[in-house]
Amino acid sequence: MTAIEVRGLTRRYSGGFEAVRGVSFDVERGEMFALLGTNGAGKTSTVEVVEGLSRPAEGTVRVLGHDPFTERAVVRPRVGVMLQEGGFPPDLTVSEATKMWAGTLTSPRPVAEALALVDLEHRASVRVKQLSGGERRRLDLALALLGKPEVLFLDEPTTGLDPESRRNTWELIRTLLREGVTVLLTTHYLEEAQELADRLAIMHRGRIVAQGTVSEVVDAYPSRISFVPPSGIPLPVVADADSSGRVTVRTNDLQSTLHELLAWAHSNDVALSGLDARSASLEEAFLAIAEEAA
Ligand SMILES: Nc1ncnc2c1ncn2[C@@H]1O[C@H](COP(=O)(O)OP(=O)(O)OP(=O)(O)O)[C@@H](O)[C@H]1O
Repeated sequence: MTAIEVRGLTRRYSGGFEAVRGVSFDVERGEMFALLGTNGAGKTSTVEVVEGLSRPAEGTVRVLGHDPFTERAVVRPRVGVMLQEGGFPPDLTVSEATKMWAGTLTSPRPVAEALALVDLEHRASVRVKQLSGGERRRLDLALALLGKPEVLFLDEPTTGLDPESRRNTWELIRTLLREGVTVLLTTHYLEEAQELADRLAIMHRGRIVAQGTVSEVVDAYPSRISFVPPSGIPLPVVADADSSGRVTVRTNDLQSTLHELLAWAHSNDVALSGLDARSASLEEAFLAIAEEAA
């Protein structure tokens, strides 16, 4: 079942600037969809409409089958939003801030449970202003999870987190996805999208310029094989050399090219030292797409 449906979404700011130009995508229940793009591509402008904070200039948005703007009262209790800046009274303690937020919800999780999800139970009596940047980010996530949302909006959820906290947050998000929560993620960490997203879209100047599963998006870009070649014999494939003497072969068929190279090395009894073979990363695909689109 479709949890989020966006069709032909256009958003204009006063003055007529079109920040979002005819964007369409679907997010199925229990799926994570990542919205990626360069600065100013229109991700936040899109997500704000899906969250029901603004009405689209053109197009339609459905969240759990409802219009999030005109039927906000029906949609809001079923979604959780993690904003970039939570904005809590800094003098409240972590547990007071969480209780205060819980007071606005119909059937919230217990405060201790929400804090335990993000490893903040031991910080319950600390004032919000005394939290580190990463702890504050985890508090924002705890608040987004307080209402047991069916749909979760995550805007840069791991910015400022140390590597261990980032892994823990990813693990928590994976657990939520397994439990059937639908997640719409915006992030600049391509590794995060590569790890977690079932499908993604890359935006550029208000339009979606690539969309699909991570491998659908990445497979369009060549894989690379690099090594230091043996001296004295010509290689069987076209390769670019760098100043260190290492060569790189680009291929759209990693398995066959690698097979050809290894068979050649074997029959000539030579070593391909420092051999490294890899598919394009999401980051390489992203940079290539952004460059093409520009
Ligand atoms: N309130 C506003 N009024 C006018 N223009 C705006 C407004 N908010 C955003 N914009 C413009 O709309 C475009 C898209 O902005 P948006 O914040 O949606 O991009 P983004 O993809 O989220 O970028 P970032 O990665 O930097 O957060 C930008 O050109 C921005 O300057």
